[in-house]
Amino acid sequence: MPEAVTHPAATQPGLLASLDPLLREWLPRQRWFAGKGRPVTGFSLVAATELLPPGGTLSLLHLLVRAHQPDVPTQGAVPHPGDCYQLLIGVREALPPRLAPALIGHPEDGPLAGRTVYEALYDARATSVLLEAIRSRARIGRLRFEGDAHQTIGEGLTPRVVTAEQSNSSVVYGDTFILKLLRRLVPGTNPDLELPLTLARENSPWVPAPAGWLLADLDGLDDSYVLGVLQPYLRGATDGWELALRELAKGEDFTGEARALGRATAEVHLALARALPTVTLGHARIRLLADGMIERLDAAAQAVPALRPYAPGLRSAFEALADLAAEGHVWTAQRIHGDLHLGQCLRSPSGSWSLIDFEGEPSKPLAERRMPQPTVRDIAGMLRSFDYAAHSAGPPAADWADSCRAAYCSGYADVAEHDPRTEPVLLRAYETDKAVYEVVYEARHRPDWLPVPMAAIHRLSAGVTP
Ligand SMILES: Nc1ncnc2c1ncn2[C@@H]1O[C@H](COP(=O)(O)OP(=O)(O)O)[C@@H](O)[C@H]1O
Ligand SMILES: O=P(O)(O)O[C@H]1O[C@H](CO)[C@@H](O[C@H]2O[C@H](CO)[C@@H](O)[C@H](O)[C@H]2O)[C@H](O)[C@H]1O
Repeated sequence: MPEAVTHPAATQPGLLASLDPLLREWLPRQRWFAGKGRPVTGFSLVAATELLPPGGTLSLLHLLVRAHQPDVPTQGAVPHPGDCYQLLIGVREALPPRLAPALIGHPEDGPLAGRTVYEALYDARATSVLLEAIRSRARIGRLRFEGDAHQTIGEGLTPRVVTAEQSNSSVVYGDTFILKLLRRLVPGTNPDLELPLTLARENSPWVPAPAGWLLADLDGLDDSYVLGVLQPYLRGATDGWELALRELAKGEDFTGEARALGRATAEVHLALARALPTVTLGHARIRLLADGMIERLDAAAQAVPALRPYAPGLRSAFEALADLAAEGHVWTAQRIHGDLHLGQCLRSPSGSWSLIDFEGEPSKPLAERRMPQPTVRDIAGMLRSFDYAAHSAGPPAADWADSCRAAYCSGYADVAEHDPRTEPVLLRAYETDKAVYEVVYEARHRPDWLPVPMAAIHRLSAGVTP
């Protein structure tokens, strides 16, 4: 590992200015950029670390930058400081043709003037540096690379970037490990590392156990930023979304897999409930939960006008939940996955299912994502996903979705000894909350998909489960 130098903003005044015009153009085009639709007016440097120093054919910069977007909603009187993003920037004289798609641009002035700057995740020489740093438990400037003592990471595993659409970015090493680099960073315990580590300690076979991770320790912050997690790569696995669409296209039954997914979800919930605190939710807390759902609905209706006519019907799902709590109903809350859908479930060639991506809904504050919640939230996510699949592959396949949803709940009940369908008010509230989230997500990221959650909104607002 070459000796690394950390450049705090003060010692590299020209670095960010040199990149600024290029990043303003490049960053908003990235799928993982969370501030879409609002102009980026500038950047400030949170941390810069040279992972490969200048001098060779390639130099490698690890940057944490804050993107300024003045029209981000303020939190009370405090202006939003702008989101912090993790960037891995390669710098070369010229790009070899294989790296052409990774080009960010050519800075015109400053320390990088005349060089070629690019997204280094596409460059195997660059991403090898990250794995090597985890292997050697390196500390490079403010970056801390750590690993699980019980897992061996081989030398020289060939990296390749994952090109699938993602909220973050991943690199696979020799079909043995996969490193997920988180893009929008928030300080504090990140559930994407916390929950898989917890489940590994519980010997849960349902989640790939973290083999390594990287953190940034920044001045003035008690908490580190989790920057990435390395997990065993499930070779030959297919995600539940792909599998469901494939079976739908062939007109094949998916209820066996849906049942197995229900069982896997319940196993993970039981392990999390054993390992981490659970709480009882009475009237006051359910009222708060319902109010949160109503607030999200109001914000969503502001952002997506198509939701407005449905708002009263949707709101009634949340009020019905609060009413039930007012009558004395209580529920248990515990740590859950937080953003469960078919794409987060991987089926190995052997037929076993694993759950991945415990980050929770990336747009929610970390503290909220780490709060104990009713398990029905994950269940609702999966039920929505069967509905999504049924609406995404040609004419809506309502029967297919219904049978998968029923099989999933039965599978869940086999293990948890509790069938989610016995609590229809709770289920409807959570499905509604999820569908509202999806409307905002699709409007922001994939407007062509908006009709899928809107179809569910239509039914849920009329009190019919999709
Ligand atoms: N352990 C793994 N084995 C095989 N593929 C994986 C593994 N973890 C993630 N993937 C693949 O990488 C993709 C992105 O991972 P995910 O954790 O969902 O990232 P994001 O938060 O960016 O969406 C997944 O859809 C899956 O196809
Ligand atoms: O990037 P993540 O996987 O963390 O999750 C976000 O993106 C998902 C889409 O990629 C989105 O999921 C929605 O679309 C899926 C089909 O592509 C569908 O299976 C899900 O049920 C639906 O919610 C997810 O909501 C979002 O957080």
